[in-house]
Amino acid sequence: MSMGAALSSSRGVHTSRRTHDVPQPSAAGTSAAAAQGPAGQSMDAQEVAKFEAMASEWWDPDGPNGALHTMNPLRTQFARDAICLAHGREARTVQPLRDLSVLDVGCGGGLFSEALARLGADVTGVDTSATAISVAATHAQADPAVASRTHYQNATAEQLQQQGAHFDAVVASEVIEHVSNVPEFCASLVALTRPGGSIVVSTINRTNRSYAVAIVGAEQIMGLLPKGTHQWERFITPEELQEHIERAGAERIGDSGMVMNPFTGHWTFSADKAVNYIMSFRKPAEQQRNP
Ligand SMILES: C[S@@+](CC[C@H](N)C(=O)[O-])C[C@H]1O[C@@H](n2cnc3c(N)ncnc32)[C@H](O)[C@@H]1O
Ligand SMILES: [Mg+2]
Repeated sequence: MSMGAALSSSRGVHTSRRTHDVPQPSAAGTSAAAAQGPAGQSMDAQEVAKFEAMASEWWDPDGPNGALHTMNPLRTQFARDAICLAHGREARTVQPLRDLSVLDVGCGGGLFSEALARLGADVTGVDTSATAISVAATHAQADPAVASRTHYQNATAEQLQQQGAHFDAVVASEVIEHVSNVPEFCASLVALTRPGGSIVVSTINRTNRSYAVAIVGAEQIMGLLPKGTHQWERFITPEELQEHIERAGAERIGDSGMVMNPFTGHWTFSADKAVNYIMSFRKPAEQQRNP
């Protein structure tokens, strides 16, 4: 089956009430063969194949996605604060994102989606990897509260956009460096955000240090990631990311570097954005028309 077929033939895995407006629920596919063929413009078949190959290890904190596990609390805190700021919410409450719809683009096995659902958000996770979507949907079942607030689809952002979906917030964490068409991908993130809503993107900067840390250090020396996970040329600078998103119609709210101690695996916010960073944006509210 082609990726296009896999994406368009998916079925709903959750039927729980949605607070966002996705016209056609769809679902988890399972075929690794789904990595071929065209679909949304941002999809790169080679990148999809890479993630299909490691998909069964999403929830292993000692596996190839270990750095995403250790990064999760920090990026969740950043997203919580950015979304609360855009929506006039108090961040330090039990469920600050209660009933807000959040789209997690390139959700993988659902690590970030589940963390956001625990903050009360109604999360839709989409990914080009059918296996990752299947893993995410299965893992969510372990916690009924998470299961009721997560909805997974084997799809691209562009496909949701074509369906006319809109969300209060859109997040894409560690995905943009794997897409084939960065401007189109950014335009979709903004188009999928309701006016007044927020966008959070985390990724890796393109610097000499990111080559040393993310490619040589993490892949070749420490083995934290499988070799070939990243291509340095595809990394994107904060300035480029900001330009693409602003061109699509949202404005930057804030950003931060995120630095991992490679020996403890502990992540902290930092002014240093030379390697990992996270950035938030707000789509302006619609202007009132004069009568
Ligand atoms: C490094 S993983 C990050 C997963 C998740 N966001 C996290 O941080 O836990 C990148 C994910 O993006 C997905 N992906 C790559 N290109 C994509 C695209 N164009 N649209 C949607 N998902 C994509 C991959 O299948 C993979 O699951
Ligand atoms: Mg990456």
